[in-house]
Amino acid sequence: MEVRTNTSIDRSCSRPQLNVSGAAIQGNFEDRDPSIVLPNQSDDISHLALDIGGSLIKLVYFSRHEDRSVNDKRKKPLKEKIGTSSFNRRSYTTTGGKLHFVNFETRKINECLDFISSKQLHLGALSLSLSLSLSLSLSLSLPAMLIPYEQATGGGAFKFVDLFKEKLGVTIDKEDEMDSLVAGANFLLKAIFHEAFTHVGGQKEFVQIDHNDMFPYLLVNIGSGVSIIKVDGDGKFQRVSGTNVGGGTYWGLGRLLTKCQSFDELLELSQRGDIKAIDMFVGDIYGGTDYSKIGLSATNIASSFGKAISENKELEDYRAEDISLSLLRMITYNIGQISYLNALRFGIKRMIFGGFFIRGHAYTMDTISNAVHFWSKGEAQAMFLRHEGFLGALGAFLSYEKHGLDDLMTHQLVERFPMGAPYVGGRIHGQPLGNLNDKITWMEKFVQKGTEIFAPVPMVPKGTMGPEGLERSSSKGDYLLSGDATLNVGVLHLIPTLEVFPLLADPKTYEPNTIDLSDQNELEYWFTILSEHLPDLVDKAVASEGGTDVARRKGDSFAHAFSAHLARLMEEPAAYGKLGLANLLELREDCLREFQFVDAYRTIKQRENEASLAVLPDLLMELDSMSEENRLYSVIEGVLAANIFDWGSRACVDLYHNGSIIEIYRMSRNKMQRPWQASKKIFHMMRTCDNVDDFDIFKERMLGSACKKPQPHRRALLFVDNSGADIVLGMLPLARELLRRGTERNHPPCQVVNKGRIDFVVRMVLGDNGGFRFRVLMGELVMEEEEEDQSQPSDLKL
Ligand SMILES: Nc1ncnc2c1ncn2[C@@H]1O[C@H](COP(=O)(O)OP(=O)(O)OP(=O)(O)O)[C@@H](O)[C@H]1O
Ligand SMILES: CC(C)(CO)[C@@H](O)C(=O)NCCC(=O)O
Repeated sequence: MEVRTNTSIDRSCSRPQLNVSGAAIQGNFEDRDPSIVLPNQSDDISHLALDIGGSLIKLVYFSRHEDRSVNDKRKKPLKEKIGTSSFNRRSYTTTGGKLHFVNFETRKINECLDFISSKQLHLGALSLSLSLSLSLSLSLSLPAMLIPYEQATGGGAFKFVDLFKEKLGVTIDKEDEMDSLVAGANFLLKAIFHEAFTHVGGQKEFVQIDHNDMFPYLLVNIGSGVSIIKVDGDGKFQRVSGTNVGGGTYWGLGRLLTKCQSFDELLELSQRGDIKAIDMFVGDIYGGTDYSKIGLSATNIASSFGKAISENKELEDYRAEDISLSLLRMITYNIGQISYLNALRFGIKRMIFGGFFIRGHAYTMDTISNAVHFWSKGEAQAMFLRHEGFLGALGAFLSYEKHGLDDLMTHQLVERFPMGAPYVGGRIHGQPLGNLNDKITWMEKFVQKGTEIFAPVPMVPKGTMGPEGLERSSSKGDYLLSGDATLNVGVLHLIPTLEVFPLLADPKTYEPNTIDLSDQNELEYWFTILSEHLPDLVDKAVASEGGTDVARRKGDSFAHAFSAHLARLMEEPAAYGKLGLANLLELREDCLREFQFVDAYRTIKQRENEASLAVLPDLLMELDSMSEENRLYSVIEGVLAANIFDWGSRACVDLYHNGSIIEIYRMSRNKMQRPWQASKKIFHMMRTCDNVDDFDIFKERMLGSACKKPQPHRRALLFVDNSGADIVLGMLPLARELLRRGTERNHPPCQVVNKGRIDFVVRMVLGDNGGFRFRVLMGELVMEEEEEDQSQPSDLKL
């Protein structure tokens, strides 16, 4: 049975808009939870969950894009539009969505309420309550029935019930805090790639935990207080211990002792502190010597704040920096130690630390790691989470069962910086984004603010001794993002249900990044390249949107946004997870999309498509007239030649500035009898141009799209010779084997050129039997595989 309402709520001036016109109840009145179909709903629907803690409110919300073509009522008969009785939100086709993370100070709860209200997140939750409310009574007018509710956990879910009701008209649906913490942690470990990491001596290293071997682990949530939870499975856990000496203690006591106004200020102070000023060391007691008999060295701290006993000093005589550091060390070390003792109690080796106290702060994580390492004698290791502070909020969020977010569990989520939100670190800047102009204006503000936000606060000078005698590393991880950048996280993007590379032997271990940007030199090199390419890309993007003033503004905003990302990543390369070149290129695409550039290469593609279509009949006739073998050969050549233009390199761009691809293609076919002469020309230009990186962009693209079963260390094999140039892809092991055999046959020793960015030069020729034969050229080395090739080796010198 269907009951229809004609009521619609007009919120046309803001997002998200909920269009309930034509809303229909599906099924029978007797059904407990009949589904509501909103056939005309076209905007994102957001879902919201909160974790209201003693110090901070953490907010997680999700917005998704439904596949409108599936629900497009113009294309489908009514019955299909609203589906069958099994229709529910789960039957929507996912095209992706975003999970956003924001935090506010609990004492400033009104800011949080304003934020929710400005983004109308509480109305998004309404899509859930519809089904509940309507099943209760159908005689009420629709707006009156809408009693949205929000999922909330933490103590505040109890404390602020009335405030939420009064200000937002929402009812809080309380979730158990520990349940939420565990659900959030399990979710992060399962669904997010590069979520967990170790942090030792300033070095962050991502750990991929096997989903089938995740439990048990000890979850230590360091909030205001500390909860220690033994997790044995999904929903299977026990809070085995806790301590009231936690983040609240550091912030509370620190504020009293230093008169700091904010947590960040206190944390920043600690970075300039000297641990030796107040803490008493073993050496202070043992006349500068170790107490090795019990495993203590002179540089171990014997007593936190111990020096203050004997020195005849008042509080004012100590530097706030030193107090902050000693306090931070005392509390973090103590938490690490208590946690380890609990791990020992239950024989658990894996310890995962969360909670907002950690703040991605290098010193905090290093100290916890030290404590665990020291007391376990290296047997146990501390791990941290990138979304450390949002476990509870995420868990509460996941407890929404009805909105079909199962996708979140089964798909990978990747992190991007929150470009689309009108706030920075919880502070609202102006109205919610309504249209592109708002976004651009906000972006201008964001960029100004961004410089402030991402300015790193330097650590103590290199060489200063930290606790436990460890020299503080000067790694990037030692920077604290200052000011509002309380979020070490931004927006998680849900990748749509498209399977990537379905033929990969083992998708889990497949690493599409052939260039590892953890190497600082590589990182700088690529950042320079991408920055230098930016003006050219902006020009193309602007042209692709008609070259109007608006397009130019959009282009400038895109450039600002992308540059801001690059600046942030330069300071903290792992800010969005492990970073490879492919991620950077993807990030650039993301930014373009953010500013509604559908396709920066659109005009070029249009031009090429038109030219191609004009000559297609001729080309097909030509191909048809060939012998079978030649035809196949020509088609392969043509495909490879065309592919070369898909890499966006400067040399290539220069080339097609002077003519269309098809012209080059035709010219090469006619004049040189080799369709790939065009590519030869490109390679020549690439090899002679300064930007050897073009090879890498090319390789990245080709390897990312063309290989069916690539190996982790595979490289592009480039073929270059006198008579033409082409490219084949191959596996490094294969190439090595070929080279080995070549060397055994007394060919001159081969040289693997990494710096020149060409590893191998291989020529691949289609054999009579339809297979390929290889001719490997590496510098002076020439060798044959399978069949002898008569052509002369190239005079190529790498
Ligand atoms: N910007 C900040 N303002 C205040 N505290 C911060 C900030 N950033 C980090 N912290 C630290 O994080 C702690 C709060 O962590 P978290 O939000 O995980 O706990 P909580 O939920 O507020 O507390 P609890 O779970 O004990 O109720 C604070 O006590 C403080 O030590
Ligand atoms: C009371 C909670 C659970 C509130 O989040 C937290 O602050 C905590 O775990 N405190 C430590 C309490 C104790 O076990 O001594």
